[in-house]
Amino acid sequence: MTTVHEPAVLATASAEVLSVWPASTAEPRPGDLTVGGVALAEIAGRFDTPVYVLDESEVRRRCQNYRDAFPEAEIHYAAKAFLCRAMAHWVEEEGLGLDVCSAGELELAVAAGFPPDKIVLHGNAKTPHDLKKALSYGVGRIVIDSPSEIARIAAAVGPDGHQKVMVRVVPGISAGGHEKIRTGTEDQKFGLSISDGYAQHAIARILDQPQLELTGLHCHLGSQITDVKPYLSAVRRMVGLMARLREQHGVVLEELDLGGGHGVAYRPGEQTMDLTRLARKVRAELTEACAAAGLTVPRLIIEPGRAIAGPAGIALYRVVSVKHTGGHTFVAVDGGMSDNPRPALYGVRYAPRLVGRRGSTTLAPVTVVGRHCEAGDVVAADVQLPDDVGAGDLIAVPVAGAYHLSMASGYNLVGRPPVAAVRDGRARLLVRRESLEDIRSRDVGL
Ligand SMILES: Cc1ncc(COP(=O)(O)O)c(C=O)c1O
Ligand SMILES: N[C@@H](CCCC[NH3+])C(=O)O
Repeated sequence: MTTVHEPAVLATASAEVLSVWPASTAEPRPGDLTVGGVALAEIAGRFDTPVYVLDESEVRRRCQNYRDAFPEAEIHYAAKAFLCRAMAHWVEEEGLGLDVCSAGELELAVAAGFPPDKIVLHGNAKTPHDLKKALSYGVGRIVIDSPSEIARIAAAVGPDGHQKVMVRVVPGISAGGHEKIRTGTEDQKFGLSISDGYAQHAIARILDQPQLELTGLHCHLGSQITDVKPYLSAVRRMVGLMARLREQHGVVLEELDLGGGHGVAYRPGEQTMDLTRLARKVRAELTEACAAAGLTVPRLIIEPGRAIAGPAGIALYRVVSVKHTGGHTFVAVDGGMSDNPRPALYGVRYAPRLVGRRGSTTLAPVTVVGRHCEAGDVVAADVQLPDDVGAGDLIAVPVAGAYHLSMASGYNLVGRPPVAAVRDGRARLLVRRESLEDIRSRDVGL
């Protein structure tokens, strides 16, 4: 194996290394990393591996950061990033609303006591069941994504009913960390385009439905965006459309939802969205564009998902084997693409760390791989780990709180990992491990 000789100080994590970990992360003894006051090795021992760890204080702190940066806005946590009842509870306590995109997300949130009027329903293909549940719970707003939804919602609401709606508009802006997660452009499935007039046409039809109250426009540019500029372009285009709607229909829309998409650093040194700057620039752009158009400034809504949940989560795996082959060293762990499909989907890179013991100060280039039956089942390609890493060791992957478990699959029937919350020196189970019995119990025929 090729080795890289590093100074002994690398046995403990530097501040730069820990910059992508929750703020509560500490290393009381070299290699013995704690989060929320709990040693990761203790969590692995208690809940077994793989296990996901969520730092409650980090989630709450991130919610508060949004409220501080955007005091004038409504902040809706995008549940698709990660949802469980505790998560719904925390974001609600921190004063956020919720963005859901299925009856499943909606029901879980409502079961956790989330007020339905603070929930927004999204989705490019809302099923009859999604809409039925949304209307029966009384969600705050439904974001219309396709013309056929207009009549469906109006009919379901009934002649005497009332539902607040928004329209998802395609602003024609390309932004996002990977082409598969760019949703502001014309060539993808979400929303209705301004440039071909479909958005304006849908809006005219909504205004004809007395049961539907159009509160505003929505756009979501994409995900893992670290640059402020695309949001400013979106503000200009959305305000431009609002001004045209006032001229054509005499309607003044009260709300502007700019979606989510704020990027985070997955590895030390990577760029992250500067929330304070984003808020300042968006506020200035919105004020200026509205003044130029003679419009009152609409209430701003934003929908962060990743930036709230991502950096608060850690995936904890145990090494099953270390193999040297074809000039590579593969460190194989007991999870992989069934709990984190992101490397396979978008080629993203992570910065895993050996935890639970003091590793060798000599680092070696390795690729951390999963246990699944695909060569693309990579957890972290081309990273440096202590050269004595071996079976039984614990590997922790930071920034694992968003779009890991929410996109987990049943591949190879390994069962989805549990989620443990840490806070003030204590760990508690939020979501239990999916057992073989869970899997077997769905298999009901022969
Ligand atoms: C409509 C909508 N809002 C908010 C989000 C949250 O995005 P992110 O997790 O990148 O903040 C998404 C997902 O990209 C989305 O589709
Ligand atoms: N799943 C993507 C983000 C998509 C956001 C949802 N619209 C990711 O892991 O980065």
